Amino acid sequence: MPPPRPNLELYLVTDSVNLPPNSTVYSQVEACLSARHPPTIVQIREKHLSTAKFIELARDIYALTSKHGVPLLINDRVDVALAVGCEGVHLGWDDMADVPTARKLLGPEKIIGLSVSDHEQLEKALGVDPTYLGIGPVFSTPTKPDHNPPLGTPGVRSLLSAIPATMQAIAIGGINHGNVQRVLFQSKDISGRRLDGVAVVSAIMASPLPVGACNLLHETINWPPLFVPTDYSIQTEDFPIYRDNIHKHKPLVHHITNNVVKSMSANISLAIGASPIMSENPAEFADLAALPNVGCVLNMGTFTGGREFQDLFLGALREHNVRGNPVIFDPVGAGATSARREFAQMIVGGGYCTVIKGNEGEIKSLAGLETVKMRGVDGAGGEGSEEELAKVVHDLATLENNIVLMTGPKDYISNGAHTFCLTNGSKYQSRVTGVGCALGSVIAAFCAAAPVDESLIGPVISAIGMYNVAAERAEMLLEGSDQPGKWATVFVDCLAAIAMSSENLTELIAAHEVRELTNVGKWGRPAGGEGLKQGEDLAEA
Ligand SMILES: Nc1ncnc2c1ncn2[C@@H]1O[C@H](COP(=O)(O)OP(=O)(O)OP(=O)(O)O)[C@@H](O)[C@H]1O
Ligand SMILES: Cc1ncsc1CCO
Repeated sequence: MPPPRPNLELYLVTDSVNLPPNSTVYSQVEACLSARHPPTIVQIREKHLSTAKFIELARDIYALTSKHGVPLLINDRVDVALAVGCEGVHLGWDDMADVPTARKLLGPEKIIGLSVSDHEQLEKALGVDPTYLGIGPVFSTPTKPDHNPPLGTPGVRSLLSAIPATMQAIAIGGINHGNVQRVLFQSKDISGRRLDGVAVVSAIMASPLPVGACNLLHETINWPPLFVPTDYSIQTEDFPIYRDNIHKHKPLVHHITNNVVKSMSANISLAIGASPIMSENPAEFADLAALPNVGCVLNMGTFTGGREFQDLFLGALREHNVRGNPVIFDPVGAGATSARREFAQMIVGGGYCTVIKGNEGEIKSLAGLETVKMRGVDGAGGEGSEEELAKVVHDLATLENNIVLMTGPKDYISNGAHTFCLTNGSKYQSRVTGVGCALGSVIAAFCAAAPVDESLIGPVISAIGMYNVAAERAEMLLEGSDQPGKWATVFVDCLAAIAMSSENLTELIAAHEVRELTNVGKWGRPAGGEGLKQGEDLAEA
């Protein structure tokens, strides 16, 4: 008899804790099964019901799932699965029965799933031959507060690549429609091995619209990936529109940033017409993230470490990811110490960072290249060639499916499909602490003010361009005198003047060298493009 091979594409796991008002586990599952695209498999997970109540609930739900031809699994309780006669069980490592015992009790036709969260468990799991493996947690999730540390998509990929193609595998933990494509895309290994599905808990069970949640998840899973960068191009004539959007929408920038730059970041946000809020209270993250035109800056500059610091960053990342808000992550000092590098990698793996922004040492360190040793948080600029640096941002952006910005005397920006180099700016920017950090606020504001379906590379380049032009103007106003303190003040004034003026931002930015670098990383030697002419499409420059 061939082993069962269920369709695991959209795997619903029930949760009785975070239900919306006036609903039950039964009513949520019933609604889901009536969706145009119902879950392909359902697992009942109940940790606190008595056996009799559990069997009663499972029987009722089994009547529903069998009517719709959807397999039903029971979490942990082989006895409940036997009593109900449903299609199988899902087991963890601390559960009542192990896989061989469950197989003996249930027989060869039943589905037996097993959770794995590290390579050690995986090795043992492969020896007991379950029907499928559930890899997780991918992200930190409130439905299982005692879970292992999040694997991130690199962790899922690493486990998936060690699972034979004959064994099915899904991912679980904090997956919702906002991150599902990223999970599916980034967990693919180089051999093309991909997940057979994703398990979803709160994104459906806590939704007041479970039918819509199922249909949306199905569509998001099956649509061409949203962030796979294929034809993102930017139009330089849109630069002024991105600036106007700030005045129109007055974006809110939620900062979790370091103590050195809080005041500067708030003032720079105000100078460009955005609204800053410094909030490190997780109790208000969901409310902040739910506001319109919100961006988030996560800056780990004054890295205190510890569980609280980790929860702060992961909590904000989760709430902003759920709402699809842009998150700008600044891995300050990631090249200076291994604790910082590990923390930065954990954040990038623990959610979706729309833009990763750092200096050369930080970005290289995050990319796993330890060639630069930073002595502190300021950039170790000038070490790499243009080809090398462009390749680093291109490769990291491709891997993360996002935008990566490496700052320094030249800024390199890539979304994986297009890589740009901006050469404007002032030497004073590296002489006043926090100028790089505050650029994160400006980028967040430009991204949060952009239309939701907009590719964000244009707003990001506009933000950097405007910032650096203001830095140059401030330097010019010093007329050659060496006054970094004065420059910092004049810089904020120049930034406010450009942000609020009707000067043509395209002309201001494009008058400088903004180049698209072609063939980055393809043949090892990217060719520099021509200088940009006004109105020219950078993608074709
Ligand atoms: N020598 C320079 N010449 C021109 N522009 C520069 C120079 N150094 C930095 N910049 C600009 O300053 C901005 C911040 O970059 P930088 O690399 O200094 O950030 P950072 O190291 O994160 O700063 P910090 O940690 O002090 O906030 C970028 O927009 C970059 O273009
Ligand atoms: C100096 C310094 N140390 C930690 S954060 C910070 C500000 C610059 O990023």
